[in-house]
Amino acid sequence: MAGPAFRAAAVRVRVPATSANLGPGFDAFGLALGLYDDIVVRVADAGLHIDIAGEGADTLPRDERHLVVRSMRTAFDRLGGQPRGLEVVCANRIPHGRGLGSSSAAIVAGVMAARAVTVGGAEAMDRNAVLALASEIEGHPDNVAACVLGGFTIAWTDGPQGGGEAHAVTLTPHQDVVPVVFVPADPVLTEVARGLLPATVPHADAAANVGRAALLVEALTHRPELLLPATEDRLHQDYRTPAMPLSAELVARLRAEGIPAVISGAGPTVLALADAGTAEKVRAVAGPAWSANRLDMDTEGAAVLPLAELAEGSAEAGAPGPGNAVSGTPTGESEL
Ligand SMILES: Nc1ncnc2c1ncn2[C@@H]1O[C@H](COP(=O)(O)OP(=O)(O)O)[C@@H](O)[C@H]1O
Ligand SMILES: N[C@@H](CCOP(=O)(O)O)C(=O)O
Repeated sequence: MAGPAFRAAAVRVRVPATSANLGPGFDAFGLALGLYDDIVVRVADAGLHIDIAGEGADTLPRDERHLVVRSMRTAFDRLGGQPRGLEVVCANRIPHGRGLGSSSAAIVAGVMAARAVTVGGAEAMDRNAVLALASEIEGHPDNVAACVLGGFTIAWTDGPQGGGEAHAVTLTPHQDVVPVVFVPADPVLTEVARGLLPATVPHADAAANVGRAALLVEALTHRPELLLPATEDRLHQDYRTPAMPLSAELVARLRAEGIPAVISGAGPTVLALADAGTAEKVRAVAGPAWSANRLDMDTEGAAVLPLAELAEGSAEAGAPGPGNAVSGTPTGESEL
């Protein structure tokens, strides 16, 4: 049987950073943030060529091991076949191994791009299918859901043990919420942080998280004044403290001052859910050892954009600017 046809034109995909868990919603909650990776993909006659600017330019492989490419390959298989060659250009702004969903963004970018360059790809694979496939590759659906759908997402998987097909709903976060992130210079890989979690947890801790997670849905969408109690967690953050003691200390200090702060994803980034009135206090409480970066919330999720916008929104990967760069020592206009 003949494989699929491919578009000759290049496609550009933009994917947001995400903060998973948000305290009690382990492997379920995600929030999309206004910080983006861009990839441009073109089907070629032969070979694989990868260009990388920004995060990971010095470290990522430029061959079939590259996560965007691996994800594209999986998606092409599902869509009926591989193209003869590929050119991939990555402009990376989401820091790696910091708990801001860089791996999910890379996976979603790859799946979205494969779908966009395949004739009939969007019809063959709708957004729910993108979410399911990207979650399967990532292994947990929380970042992927927020990355695909934007906004504040609640994800779940089928099956008695979880591991089945992923689904999600997206809600609109309250407009007064101001995410502020503190990104440590050194990474902690998600795999390592997941390895610190126990196989079982006390029933009382699970019960406490159920109540807080339910409350967080109301707090993040309608009543941000409840965010402090709503972001309490007993399932993962304490267990991970040995891998990120300074982040844990900052979370405790911010919370003691009444600021809803959590470990972002598997860490070590700290996320504070401030508002216009407290954003400056957040910076002051954190002190000079930490750089505070205020980010917008993203409500669109992964998008296939016209190539023309690449030139217009052409902030160099890694260059500081609103929504354009966060690094171990963030600087620029997005800094508080
Ligand atoms: N844009 C990207 N392109 C290729 N690989 C990526 C990209 N972003 C992340 N990765 C891969 O994912 C790893 C980080 O994933 P992970 O430990 O889950 O941290 P994060 O919290 O940033 O998702 C990187 O070390 C790299 O191997
Ligand atoms: N629920 C996951 C979230 C991992 O997010 P990341 O941004 O650190 O990849 C976990 O807590 O392990």
